[in-house]
Amino acid sequence: MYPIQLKRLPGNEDVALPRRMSEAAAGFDLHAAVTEPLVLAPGERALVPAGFAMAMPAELEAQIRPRSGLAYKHGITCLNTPGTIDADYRGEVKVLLINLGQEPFTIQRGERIAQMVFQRVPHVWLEEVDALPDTPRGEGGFGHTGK
Ligand SMILES: O=c1ccn([C@H]2C[C@H](O)[C@@H](COP(=O)(O)OP(=O)(O)OP(=O)(O)O)O2)c(=O)[nH]1
Ligand SMILES: [Mg+2]
Repeated sequence: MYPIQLKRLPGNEDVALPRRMSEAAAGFDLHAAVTEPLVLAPGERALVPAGFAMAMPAELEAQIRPRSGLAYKHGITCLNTPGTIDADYRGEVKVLLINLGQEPFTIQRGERIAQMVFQRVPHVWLEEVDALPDTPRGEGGFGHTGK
């Protein structure tokens, strides 16, 4: 169990904070904090504010992922999916949406535009070496096992 602190940013009292739409949902839906409806033309992208900032334990990250319904029905997805929210980021959480559909799509204030999933990030460190341990695969990759 990890505590996550959310801070609603000024002027967004009417925009819901992230919330799960079912008890065991992996993602917390994010709501658009646009001040007026935002029209995304086909092929257009926009950085959409979510109206809050947050703090989480250093061993976590949050991933911003598309909602499948918006992707399926309207071609709306996250350009940088999964977006990465670093544990030490204190700015407003934003969602980089792109319209891959063929029709303009209007994002209304308060609409659910993406979802946020928390993950544990293993504590690692990188070290430079002269030789790597051998493996049966070796340098094989990019389909070397066949179709
Ligand atoms: O979908 C996203 C992706 C990122 N961020 C915020 C939180 C994250 O901690 C910060 C930096 O993101 P990232 O490391 O992906 O971008 P960068 O281009 O490497 O920027 P920076 O140099 O600030 O790390 O931007 C968002 O609000 N939404
Ligand atoms: Mg970065």
